[in-house]
Amino acid sequence: MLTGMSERVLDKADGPAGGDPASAAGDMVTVHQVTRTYGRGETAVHALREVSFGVPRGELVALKGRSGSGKTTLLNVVGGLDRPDSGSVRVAGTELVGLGEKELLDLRRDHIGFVFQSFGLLPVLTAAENVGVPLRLRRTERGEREDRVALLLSLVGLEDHAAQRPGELSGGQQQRVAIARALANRPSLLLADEPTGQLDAETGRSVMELLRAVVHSQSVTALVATHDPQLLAIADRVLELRDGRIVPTE
Ligand SMILES: Nc1ncnc2c1ncn2[C@@H]1O[C@H](COP(=O)(O)OP(=O)(O)OP(=O)(O)O)[C@@H](O)[C@H]1O
Repeated sequence: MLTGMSERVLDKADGPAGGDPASAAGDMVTVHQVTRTYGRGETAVHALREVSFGVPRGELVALKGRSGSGKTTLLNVVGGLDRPDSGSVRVAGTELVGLGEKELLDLRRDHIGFVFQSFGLLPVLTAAENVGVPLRLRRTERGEREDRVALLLSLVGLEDHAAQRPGELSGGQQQRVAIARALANRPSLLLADEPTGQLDAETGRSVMELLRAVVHSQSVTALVATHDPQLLAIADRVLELRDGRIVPTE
């Protein structure tokens, strides 16, 4: 069982790095009155309208909503990849609004792991090399890097596939590599955009269960956009976006 496996492989000492900038009891993500509009005038698209919510530390929160409801925009704003027109976004205790590009880059590198629908793996690298990319970028020493990569591949159940390239792996296995890579720098926050969107229902479910196991075993917080109804049950809580607004879920 994945939960058991991840608990065995990663102990408490393997939690988020870089200190603990937010209070233990506080939210990992706090979004307040965030608005994001693309274009202007009659053709303006209001992707986010005065969105406010918190993501409690250590929880897996699913973000649901129809196509075009603003999920990706919200993930991009929380991940510092896009800037809101107004409002406040705090991640791990840091206000993102007003940060420069270099500071946003540092925050992403130190605190945030991204998982995308399309996996985003480098096709010429092996699974192990893909997982090691963020560690190379940080100039992590080779021995430490190899140990960490082995640990992460084991966490996602791919220890026997380390030498295979993405083209030699199934979709579910590729997404597991992408999750391992997103965890390489011990992020405190995982942001995932339709991580099961390209997978069949059964594989998608197992990837989602892996995400949940990772969240619980490593004290990572996750915000996951999905419109797959059967996956929402796995989340600790569900937020719904409709036309750029958070609406109450039933
Ligand atoms: N760069 C952009 N320029 C103009 N409009 C944009 C841009 N990015 C997003 N939008 C618009 O903002 C709205 C929200 O888009 P967003 O991608 O956040 O929705 P989504 O809920 O993630 O949809 P999907 O489930 O299809 O990925 C849409 O109407 C979209 O067309």
